[in-house]
Amino acid sequence: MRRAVCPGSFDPVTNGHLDIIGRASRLFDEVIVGVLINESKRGLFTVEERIEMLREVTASDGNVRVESFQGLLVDFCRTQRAGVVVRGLRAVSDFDYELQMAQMNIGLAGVETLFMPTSPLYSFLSSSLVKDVAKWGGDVSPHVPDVVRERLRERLVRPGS
Ligand SMILES: O=C(O)c1ccc2[nH]nc(Br)c2c1
Repeated sequence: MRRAVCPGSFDPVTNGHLDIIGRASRLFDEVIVGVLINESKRGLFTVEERIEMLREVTASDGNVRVESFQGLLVDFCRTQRAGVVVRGLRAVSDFDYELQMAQMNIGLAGVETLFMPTSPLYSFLSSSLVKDVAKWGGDVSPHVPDVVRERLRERLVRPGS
């Protein structure tokens, strides 16, 4: 069984993430979306909320599972018996960091990384940008699933802004 891990913060999941997850689910027998627990960084949504949203929007993909993890990605891959990490590349600027991590992960545990070019539709997207736009009442509906748009509205938009 060929498994891949799609790691990230997913605070919150965007349509760009979902594009990568969906494409990976068609390449592998199973895809495990790994939500990183980063105790040094307080996100807008809790890890549990991020997992809830991810599970809702990937429910129709029968071979996608969502879990959280802490620590080394290669350790999480080992526990999940996944030999491949899948990462989206939005622009050349993503590549430096991603290459560094990919080389480290091969060195640490022989875990390979599959880089997928993000769809041009989403190459400008990031969770941070979506949050910034939503905070000031901007329409993010083209960029996130409906459940995320609603959660952002509940969490961010100031009454009367
Ligand atoms: O939302 C982000 O911060 C973020 C970062 C890095 C990323 N690579 N591919 C995708 Br889709 C992606 C999204």
